[in-house]
Amino acid sequence: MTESIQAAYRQILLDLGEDPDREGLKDTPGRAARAMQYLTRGYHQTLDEVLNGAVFSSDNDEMVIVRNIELYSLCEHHLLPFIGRAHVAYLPDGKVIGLSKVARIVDMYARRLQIQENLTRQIALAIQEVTGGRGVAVYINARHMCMMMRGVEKQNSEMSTSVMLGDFRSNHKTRDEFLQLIRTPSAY
Ligand SMILES: Nc1nc2c(ncn2[C@@H]2O[C@H](COP(=O)(O)OP(=O)(O)OP(=O)(O)O)[C@@H](O)[C@H]2O)c(=O)[nH]1
Ligand SMILES: [Zn+2]
Repeated sequence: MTESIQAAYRQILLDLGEDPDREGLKDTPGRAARAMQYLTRGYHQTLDEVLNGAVFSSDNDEMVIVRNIELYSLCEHHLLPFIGRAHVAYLPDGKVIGLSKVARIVDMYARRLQIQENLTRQIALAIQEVTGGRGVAVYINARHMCMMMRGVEKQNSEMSTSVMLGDFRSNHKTRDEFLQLIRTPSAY
């Protein structure tokens, strides 16, 4: 697959009026192909692989929250990056998942071509599936290069999206606790 992506990048360079054989560009189609495959590697991952069995029984039924998970994704409209942070919470019901797996699940969906709304929902549904918890909340705040480097060229606008499932959706106190916790300054 790398080779056909590489050939496509070579053609793009030609169409842009560049010389793909000049010294600075001669390895660029290959590099760009490898980079693009890395940035979309989430297509080749599955929830099972990412979770790697890291599910543990626990009596703790209080909210688990992982804040400030940085994410890098590509917008599916322009293939330009959007960069931000995800905050993920769930209410366990007899089991918890490995802490790092929350971030790995964020990455698995971020490393695809996305719009932020769908990314947020896919993460929430995946966390719900693997935890079987009483509720899941995902909040993402991001900046879109397609809105900064081109187009409307707004440098300071941020997009916020959230998805609330289960108790986070039906119980406004739970939802408010989550929204308040993600705004609390870090203790570190
Ligand atoms: N809802 C949503 N829109 C996005 C996201 N990423 C990019 N977009 C928008 O997708 C839209 C595509 O609009 P089009 O009019 O088809 O494309 P365009 O001519 O390049 O649009 P401009 O960016 O306004 O120049 C733009 O408004 C982008 O801002 C996202 O994650 N969520
Ligand atoms: Zn875009």
